[in-house]
Amino acid sequence: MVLKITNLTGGYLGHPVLKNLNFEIKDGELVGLIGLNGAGKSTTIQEVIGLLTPYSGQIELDGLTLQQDLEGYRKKIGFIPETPSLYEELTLREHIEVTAMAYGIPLELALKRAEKLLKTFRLSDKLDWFPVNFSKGMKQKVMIICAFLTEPSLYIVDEPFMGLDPLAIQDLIDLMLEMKQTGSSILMSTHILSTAEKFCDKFVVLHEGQVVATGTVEELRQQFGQPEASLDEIYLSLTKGNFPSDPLKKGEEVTHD
Ligand SMILES: Nc1ncnc2c1ncn2[C@@H]1O[C@H](COP(=O)(O)OP(=O)(O)OP(=O)(O)O)[C@@H](O)[C@H]1O
Repeated sequence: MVLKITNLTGGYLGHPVLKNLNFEIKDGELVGLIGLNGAGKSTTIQEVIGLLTPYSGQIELDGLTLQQDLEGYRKKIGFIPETPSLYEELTLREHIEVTAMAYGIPLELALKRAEKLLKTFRLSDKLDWFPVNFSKGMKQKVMIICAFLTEPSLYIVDEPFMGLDPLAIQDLIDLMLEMKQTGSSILMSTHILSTAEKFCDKFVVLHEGQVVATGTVEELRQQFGQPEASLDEIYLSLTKGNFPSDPLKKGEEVTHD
């Protein structure tokens, strides 16, 4: 078990967006977090990385909660946000060094891991560049490199495909699959379902702050009563109010206002 979310109600001050969420990500699983705009994907991610505090419920990572050990919990997570945020005054090399320091990774080891990642994302000759010189996609690649060099238990990737070119998207997918093989787990929110369908092990479908279904594409097809449907078609049917008749939920009711 890597990530276990139990009865999580959470969100913003006076606005509990997430209602009684339950789902798990096991070792070596790549899970797609999907749902319409405003469904609560980013809010879920913010709860998991500790930027938001749950109203109630529990989030455990390798059996550890953030309350038990803030630093230990955070070091288990590599987070790649939707919008890259870099230190304007630091070069790419310094971003790698700061990441290594923050995660307690010996500098030599971090640079060795970074070397391969820099090559993959074609940034090896840009170690002395500042963020101002990078394009949006290049900034995102820096975030990816910094997250992957920490080799965490859990990668959290928010909308990874938006700013990346097709080559970089494939490189990121290959990297995620490689990390999966080593036992790391990945939670990825995305709207690019045709791509996600090909390589995610399972999906968590959020709707209005609730988990309305979880499972493999095949399981979702069964739950949504659409045996031949693509993930895109299942997702679109959500917009028409087609919810699974038998959601894979642990005892709680799904309400649709
Ligand atoms: N800072 C905030 N304060 C209050 N409410 C917020 C805040 N950020 C988001 N929300 C609300 O929380 C709900 C879920 O938003 P969230 O950003 O988690 O959705 P999402 O599934 O990530 O959507 P998208 O696909 O558009 O990124 C929405 O109703 C949104 O208005």
